[in-house]
Amino acid sequence: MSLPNCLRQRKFVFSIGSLLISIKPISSLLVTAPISIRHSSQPDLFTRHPVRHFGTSLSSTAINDMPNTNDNPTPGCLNIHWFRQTDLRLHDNPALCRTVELSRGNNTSKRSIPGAAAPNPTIPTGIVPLYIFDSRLYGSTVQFQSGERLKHNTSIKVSARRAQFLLESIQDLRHHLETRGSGLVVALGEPEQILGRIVAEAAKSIGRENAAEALMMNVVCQEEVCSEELAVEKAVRASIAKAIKQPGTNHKFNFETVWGSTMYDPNELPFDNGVYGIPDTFTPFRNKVEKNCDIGVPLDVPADKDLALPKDVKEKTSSLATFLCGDSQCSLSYMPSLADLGYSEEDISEASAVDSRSALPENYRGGESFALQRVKEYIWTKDLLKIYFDTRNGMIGSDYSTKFAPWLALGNVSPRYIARECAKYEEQRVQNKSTYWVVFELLWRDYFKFFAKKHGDRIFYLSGTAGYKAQSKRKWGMDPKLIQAWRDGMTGYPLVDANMRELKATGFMSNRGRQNVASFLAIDMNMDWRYGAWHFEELLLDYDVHSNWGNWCSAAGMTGGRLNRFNIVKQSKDYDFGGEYVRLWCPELKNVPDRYVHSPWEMSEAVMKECGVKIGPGRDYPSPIVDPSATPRVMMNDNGGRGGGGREKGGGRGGGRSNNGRDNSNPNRGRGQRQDMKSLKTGSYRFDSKYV
Ligand SMILES: Cc1cc2nc3c(=O)[nH]c(=O)nc-3n(C[C@H](O)[C@H](O)[C@H](O)COP(=O)(O)OP(=O)(O)OC[C@H]3O[C@@H](n4cnc5c(N)ncnc54)[C@H](O)[C@@H]3O)c2cc1C
Repeated sequence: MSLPNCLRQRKFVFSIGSLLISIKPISSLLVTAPISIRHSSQPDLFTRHPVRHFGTSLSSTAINDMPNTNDNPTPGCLNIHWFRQTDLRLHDNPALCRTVELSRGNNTSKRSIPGAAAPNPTIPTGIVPLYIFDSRLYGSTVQFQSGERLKHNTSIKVSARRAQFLLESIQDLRHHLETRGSGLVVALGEPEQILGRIVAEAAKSIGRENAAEALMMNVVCQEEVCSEELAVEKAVRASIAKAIKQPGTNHKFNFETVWGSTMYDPNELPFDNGVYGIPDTFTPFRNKVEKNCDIGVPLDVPADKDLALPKDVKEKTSSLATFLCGDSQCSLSYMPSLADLGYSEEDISEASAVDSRSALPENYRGGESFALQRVKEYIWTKDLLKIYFDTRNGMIGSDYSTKFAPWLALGNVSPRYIARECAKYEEQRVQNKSTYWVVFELLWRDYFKFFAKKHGDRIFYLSGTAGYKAQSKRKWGMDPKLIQAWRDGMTGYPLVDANMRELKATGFMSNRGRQNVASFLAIDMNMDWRYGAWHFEELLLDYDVHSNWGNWCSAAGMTGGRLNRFNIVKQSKDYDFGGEYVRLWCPELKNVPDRYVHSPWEMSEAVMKECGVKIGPGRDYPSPIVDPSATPRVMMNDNGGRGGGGREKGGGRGGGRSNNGRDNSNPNRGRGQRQDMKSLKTGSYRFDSKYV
């Protein structure tokens, strides 16, 4: 049998019937504030998830979903590719390639589906691409339900700005599919209800047209690892199983999830117990992975004919086709607006406001087209890859770092594609520490995804992955006023405030900024670190559940090991030597002399008068909300002294460079670097075969 091009290139991992972890029952998912599942109030009740290996054969859940077979009729076939939040692209999309494979009748390579006769393998049966905006995630009125202590806290799950970026990604995806003769069904609602409805329509069509026929239904999506995503998946399976049971019919369904969001294949990790055996610190993980594993070669975009819509849908000859081509909130033409998603006019106008100080690329938009454009621009056109190592700790402008993160978060670009571009660049232009370092940073991303897989919901608990013992050493505070001051960029610490204001105004903050504000909230302020993670979850354009919660958990010192405190004033001087960044976002401090710009509370009244700013409560700029001379409580408990200037962790960056990377002679450069030479040593990466 001939395989589609995209499948010929390399092996890919998939797993079916993911073992479903024990979380809230579906009924609670459907009825009571389901999106609060992740923000569990019961960290201590946590029980370890059962171990599951990738690529296992059909799980019992999936087999039980299938009605019994009788005389093996030739089935009609419906293949739904369910795009989820992290695979919104056509290139290097293993789940999409698996859907193509199934539509060509290859259901036997990794497993066989009982009773399913394969269609003629040379004629694809068509694919229905689908994206569902889960109505529980959007809008401005989400209330956390995370237990008594947190009840006062309101926050939204997805900012209007990120929702807009997602909308653009979906529009772009639809455009790509349509230009290939396919389409994208877009829906707004709860995925379990939408998919149940589609399956019921398909089953009805088949039943009406030929009662003797059975429907073989394949639903494929990318494998996710966190509880909310898995809860939705579980609900979807249940609802399809219910919907497919039509009286007098013998329909079957097969639900597959396919791994597809990391550079490295979790199946090949060189640790006992695979992904569940990864170390809890990055450096040993990196060393072993780089030595033993290959990055997979990215898969091609499937051929147009393999992406074609099913004939009946295209020709509108079935009740399913009528449904999908109608003008409901689930069709080949429907696209919601931000207002449809539940955002207020105020949110919408904030989302569309453009701040000229933003570090994001000019005129950025969501979607695969723009993602690939940014990769091309950063690596090839602007030729920035060769200086990444030296500029990556900057904070101003679009080019100090790649800014790939927002597109990576939605899967608009694959990390393997970026790694391959880096390898090509090394071959065609130059190979140095910088060209390796982007791939190194992407390995952090892989790490946090595997880390989330290993630790399950622990990354969301106050006690983190370190567990109850580590937690009992900490006495977390929870002062709404202080937390609000942190959110608003009114802590009195200019570096923190500048970064928090940037986040609010643009949806982005540099890695240097993230590490500092996280350390400040969790260690200096000693506040429940999850407030920080929630705030980032709401506002970050590049929000990624694994990277966000993993980095926060680590910054708070709740992954075990040494606590890394960032000394804010020292960091300000190291990375914003002349105060250019601070002045950009805290205009109150514009005329403050360099000497005081990172510690304005040290100015005398006379100096304040001279530079036209008053520091103090109720004045132009606040005095520090945490006493700058005090040792944070946790440092006294844990290390018996003040922390240093931020040993590298959670991003592995040292080598600070002030003045936004433009001052090569900065004497501070390299201070952070010296603190963890181990993780700053150039490593290596390789592909599993030569790219073409
Ligand atoms: C408290 C905290 C929260 C964070 N939350 C997120 C988040 O929600 N989403 C997110 O993508 N990143 C997160 N990061 C990691 C990092 O700050 C961002 O990935 C980076 O700043 C994005 O900018 P960039 O694309 O220009 O990165 P670059 O410096 O150009 O790096 C290239 C890519 O490597 C990956 N990467 C780099 N550093 C990290 C890291 N520490 N952890 C994981 N991946 C990394 C990202 O995919 C990034 O796009 C967080 C870091 C901290 C300290």
